[in-house]
Amino acid sequence: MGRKFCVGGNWKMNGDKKSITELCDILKKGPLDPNVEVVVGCPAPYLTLAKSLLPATINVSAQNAYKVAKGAFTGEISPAMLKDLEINWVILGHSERRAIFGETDQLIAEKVAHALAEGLKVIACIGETLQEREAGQTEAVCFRQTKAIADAIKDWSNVVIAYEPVWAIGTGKTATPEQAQEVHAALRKWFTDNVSADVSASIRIQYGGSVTAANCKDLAAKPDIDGFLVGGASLKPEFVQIVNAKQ
Ligand SMILES: O=C(CO)COP(=O)(O)O
Repeated sequence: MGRKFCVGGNWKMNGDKKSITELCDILKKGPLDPNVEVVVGCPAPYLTLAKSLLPATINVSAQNAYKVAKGAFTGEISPAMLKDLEINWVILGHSERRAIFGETDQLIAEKVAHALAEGLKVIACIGETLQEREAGQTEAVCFRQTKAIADAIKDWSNVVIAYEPVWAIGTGKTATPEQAQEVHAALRKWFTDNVSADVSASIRIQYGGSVTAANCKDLAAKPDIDGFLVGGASLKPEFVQIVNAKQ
C-alpha cells in the first residue's frame, strides 16, 4: 500500500525552555525508526527552539493557525509566519480547538485550505464525543467533519487525518484496536465514495486518544491505522517506543 507510518506528538500547552530542551534531547537520541515520519506539535513560543534543537528528520509542527495570511487578528498566527520560521506542519481542528474555542467545521475547513495553499502540511483532526458514539453517530460525525474539509480542498497529498475519539483523549480509555480499525476503514470507504480511490488508498489516517507504549503495537498492527497522534505520552521518553510501534 505504501503509506508511510506517521506519528505525531501533540505537546498541547505544556513545557518550558528547560523541559522542551530535555524532550528534544530524548528524541534526538531515539533511536527512531527511519521509516516513520515523525512530527512534533510544539507550543508556538517554542517552535524556533524545538526546530533549532531537532534534526531535520523530526518535523516540528504548530498546533493551530488562522485562515488568512496577515492582518488585524490579534493573537493569531498565520501559515505564512510558520513558513517564515521554516515550520512546515500544522495541526488543525483538534477537538480542544473545537470544544473549548468554538471552532466550527467550516472554520476548520477554511484553515485547512489556507494552510495547504501556503504550502504547509496539515494534520486535520476529527472524532466523535462519547455522547455521539452512544447515540450511534460516530460515522456520521466523522464523515460530516471530513466532508467540510473535502468541500474546501482538492489536493489531499499534504493532509494526514487524525481520528481522535474525544472520549479517548486524555482519559486513559483507548479505543480498542478493533474500534479504531472500524472507524478508519469506514473513513477510507468514505474517501473512495466521495473523493477518489487514489486518495482513499494513499491518505494516512492516524489514531489518537490515550496511545501509550503499552497499546501502540496492537493498534499499529491494524491495516488502516497509519500512525498516531499522541498527547500525554508524547511528553515522555515512551514516545520513542510509540514512534517505533511497527518494529
Ligand atoms: O489529543 C490527543 C492528541 O492530539 C490525544 O491526547 P492523549 O494521548 O493525551 O489522550
